[in-house]
Amino acid sequence: MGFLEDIKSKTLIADGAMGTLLYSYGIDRCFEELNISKPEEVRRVHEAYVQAGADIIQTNTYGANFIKLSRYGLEDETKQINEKAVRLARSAAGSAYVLGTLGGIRTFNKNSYSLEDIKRSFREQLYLLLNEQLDGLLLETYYDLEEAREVLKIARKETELPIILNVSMHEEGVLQDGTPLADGLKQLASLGADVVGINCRLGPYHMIRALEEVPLLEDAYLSVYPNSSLPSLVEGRLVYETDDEYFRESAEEFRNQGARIIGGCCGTTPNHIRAMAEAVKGLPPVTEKHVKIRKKAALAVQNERTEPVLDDLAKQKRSIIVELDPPKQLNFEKFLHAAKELQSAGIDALTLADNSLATPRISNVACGALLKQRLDMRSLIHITCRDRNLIGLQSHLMGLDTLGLSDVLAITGDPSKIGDFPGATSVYDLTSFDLISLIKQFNEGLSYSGKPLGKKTNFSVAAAFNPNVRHIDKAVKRLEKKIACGADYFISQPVYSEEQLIKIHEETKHLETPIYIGVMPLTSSRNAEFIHNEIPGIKLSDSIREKMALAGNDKQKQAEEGLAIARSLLDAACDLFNGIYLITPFLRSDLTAELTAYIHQKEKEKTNV
Ligand SMILES: Cc1cc2nc3c(=O)[nH]c(=O)nc-3n(C[C@H](O)[C@H](O)[C@H](O)COP(=O)(O)OP(=O)(O)OC[C@H]3O[C@@H](n4cnc5c(N)ncnc54)[C@H](O)[C@@H]3O)c2cc1C
Ligand code: MET
Ligand SMILES: [Zn+2]
Repeated sequence: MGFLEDIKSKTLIADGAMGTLLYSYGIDRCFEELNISKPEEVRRVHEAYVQAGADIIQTNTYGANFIKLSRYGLEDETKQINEKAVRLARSAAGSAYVLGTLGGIRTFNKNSYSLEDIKRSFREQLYLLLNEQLDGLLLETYYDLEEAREVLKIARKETELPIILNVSMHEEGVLQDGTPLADGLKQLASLGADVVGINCRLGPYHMIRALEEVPLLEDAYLSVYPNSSLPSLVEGRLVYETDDEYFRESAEEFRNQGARIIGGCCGTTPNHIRAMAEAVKGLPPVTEKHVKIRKKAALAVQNERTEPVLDDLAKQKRSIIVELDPPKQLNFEKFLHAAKELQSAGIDALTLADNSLATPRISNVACGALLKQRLDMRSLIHITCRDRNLIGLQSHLMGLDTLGLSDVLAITGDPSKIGDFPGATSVYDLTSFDLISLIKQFNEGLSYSGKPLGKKTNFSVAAAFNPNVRHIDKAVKRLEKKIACGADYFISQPVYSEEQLIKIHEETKHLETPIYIGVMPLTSSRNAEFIHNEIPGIKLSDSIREKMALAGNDKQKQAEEGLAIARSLLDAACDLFNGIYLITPFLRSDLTAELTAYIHQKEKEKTNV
């Protein structure tokens, strides 16, 4: 009789943590490798759980897959580690059932591993486990519902053994992609899991509250494997607080919520399992329950925008945005002066880079907020994925909304290694595509996880366009993908030839999303040579380089020549694009102010004609 037969009439107790228990013994390496090097330690843990009253134990194979073992250079041991794990568990189990465990790979970041890689790695471990003598499979700690669905489909196709699938909640009652827990579990049951439930990350309190919203399912039983508590960091080590009595009471609650298999995850010990076994083991399961309905958040209200968004501006008329780098030193007044000059010249917005070239500058948010306060000036805030993790990015967006800075540019960010602190971490939790989608989700009033923000933000989102690549069609494909993610308009890197401007126009004219095309005045022959030779993808025409060289060392002449070249580029650019993005070199706002005036003059002449 398998455990599925047992749970028709009674509540079963499963084991608790393997990894954190071994860790608490002072073992701090690949836990699954211990199946080979220290089998007696692993067996000791299994035996302790069986003695504590576990009806079901799991193999020490949570991370025994290609992807996770290769982090330790142990991928060639995958077969031996899995085989050994099942045999060890079996030798310790007595009459307890043995489940082969396969752990989820993705945490919050879908980009960390492709589904194809995950499926390949899962399949290999699955075949190895199925070759051994098991009573069922335990697929656990799935944060990503998509991953859970895909691996479950594989497992269901390959075996008739009972399958338990436990997801890990992002927060109480909600999965990472915002799916309510009850809906996620229903999906997994319909894909053939025999038992569905939750494990890890949260302790009993949140798990009980989450289960209150989950009905008893017709086609699957429920399971729950809570963590013992939230961990704390003590002298550099993660420590879980433990209280067996609390688990005794919690077990009764789990049973009342319909759980038929109750075990433990990180931080739990044989003592927790014993307490739970004493409380509920063998009790008949509940067959009816009252399901709580989660209150929907009140409908969020959108911020009013008092000025036209930059994408609309560029669709309708000539529009000029100008980049001015926030200062590298604590000298805001000079920057303010330059901003004023550009405001007087009649630009539509100032764009503020986010530590461009991976070099620290006064925060562009601080600059943007002060410009708004002191000059009533509109800023467009660049946001890179380099400097902030998923927590920081969301907090940043909430801050921007609170300050009323709703024009943003979502970008990857130059890698740290090219900047002033080459050893600093580049975060890249999100790609530029993800960041665009995240901001658009904020506009729906939802955080990354789908949690209500209490209000819809009103961001207008620009994305970067790098046309200075060998295959412009590939760059255009990226634009299309960015549009699909929600980009409202594009801002391009500077372009240095008329032919290139025409080519860009040809390749992008099918897009309805406006482009602010980049023009940056050259300041000297040296500056021109640097851009030509050292900035990836950018090539200046021979004639431009010659003209800059002919200006010699006279600063005035160089600036004049740089402006003349920029004017002629603008003549071509203005015929093809409404949106113009001027980049101010070295805080030389006199140059970009002059070019702004030139564009306005051209517009005037055009309307007079
Ligand atoms: C207008 C603008 C403003 C910028 N502002 C800042 C700033 O404030 N701070 C800062 O640090 N950086 C800034 N950058 C630099 C930017 O972060 C990087 O240059 C970035 O890699 C390009 O833009 P993205 O982030 O949208 O890249 P994505 O389009 O997301 O590209 C990401 C990665 O894919 C690669 N890639 C891009 N296009 C192709 C292609 N056609 N084929 C193959 N691979 C490709 C890139 O090399 C990059 O590594 C800015 C760039 C632009 C154009
Ligand atoms: N069940 C596994 C263990 O206890 C993993 C749990 S979630 C990280 O080691
Ligand atoms: Zn866990």
